[in-house]
Amino acid sequence: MQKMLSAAVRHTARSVRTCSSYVNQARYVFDLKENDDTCRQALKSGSFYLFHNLSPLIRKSENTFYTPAVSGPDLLQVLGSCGKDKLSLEDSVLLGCSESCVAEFALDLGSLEKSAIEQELSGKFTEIRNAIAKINGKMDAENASLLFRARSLLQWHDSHQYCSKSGKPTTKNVSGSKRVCHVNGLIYYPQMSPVVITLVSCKNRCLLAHQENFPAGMYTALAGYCEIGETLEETIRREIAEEVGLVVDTVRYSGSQHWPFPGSSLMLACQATVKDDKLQLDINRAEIEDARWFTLEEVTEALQMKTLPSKLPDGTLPVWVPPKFAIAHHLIQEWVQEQKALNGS
Ligand SMILES: NC(=O)C1=CN([C@@H]2O[C@H](COP(=O)(O)OP(=O)(O)OC[C@H]3O[C@@H](n4cnc5c(N)ncnc54)[C@H](O)[C@@H]3O)[C@@H](O)[C@H]2O)C=CC1
Ligand SMILES: [Mg+2]
Repeated sequence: MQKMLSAAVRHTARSVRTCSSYVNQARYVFDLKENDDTCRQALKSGSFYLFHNLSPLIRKSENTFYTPAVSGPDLLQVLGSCGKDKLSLEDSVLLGCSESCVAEFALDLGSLEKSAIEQELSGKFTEIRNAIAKINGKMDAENASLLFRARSLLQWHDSHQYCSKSGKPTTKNVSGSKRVCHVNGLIYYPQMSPVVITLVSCKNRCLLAHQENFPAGMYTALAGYCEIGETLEETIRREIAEEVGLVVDTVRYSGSQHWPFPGSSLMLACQATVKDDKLQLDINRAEIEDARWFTLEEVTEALQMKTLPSKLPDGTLPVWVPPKFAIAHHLIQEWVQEQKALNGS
């Protein structure tokens, strides 16, 4: 035992001493993923982001929202008073590490009584998707992307408890970077689906669409899952043709984002153009409720609109676009900025 503890202390000391660059951080996380003993030790000094049935614990401080990082000892105290027989630190999944190489984990406390934990940790377990309007612009982007990663990973573990070939339970390694079936040795790694999100434009107009399941008034760029065997460019061409009947001319990659709703997606954002003699829309109503060409002025106004704006005097809702949390917002903003730069305004 003493030997194990000194090894752990040595390891922590080495990590803290050497973990001063991004490369060292990345290698420390790699070590934690690959080595169960190293990760087990890191759990003792790690920090934890807590969830309850995939809803993160969120605290409000003045006008901002954040997810508190709870220390190992504090978490053990909570588990001690609320049900340590139901959960242990090893049920956590590794998210990464801080600049000073403190390992960061997420743990879902869904099997424990929610209100007692909320009281103990002065926070509220909040369904992120429903809370986006409330926390839009009031949570820093790094915190939001950490929540997205944690939610996706916890959800993946929750829905991959059994091997799809043997039907027997799978076991996660300590970090949660994989699950293994001990009957046939099959290894399962956390999965995500690539999705393209494309802002189609032609000169000073761009195309935004509304789907039936979107909140009223929200319009966004066209999105679609990549099919097996497709390149990014092929998915874009197919999705745009399928959804609005247009043929894409040029495509330019813009950026990416991990998106945890409804499952785990890697959103690949692109700008695309169509030729100006082929702008007639042929909307596929099975997928899209409405799609329209918007002018630069209309899109600029929509970007400034509050999430879930109130009705106009004539009873209609103004058009608004997804909040800053979503890559769609940045894709639309990028187009507006490029157009303004072209116009010299
Ligand atoms: N972060 C952001 O800014 C935005 C994210 N999105 C996300 O993009 C995703 C894809 O957009 P959609 O227009 O719904 O895609 P879509 O146009 O491909 O249609 C969805 C349909 O594709 C099929 N499908 C194929 N592969 C699938 C997979 N791996 N997982 C689930 N369904 C699959 C299903 O039949 C599903 O009903 C949505 O889940 C949405 O949450 C959409 C807009 C903005
Ligand atoms: Mg779509």
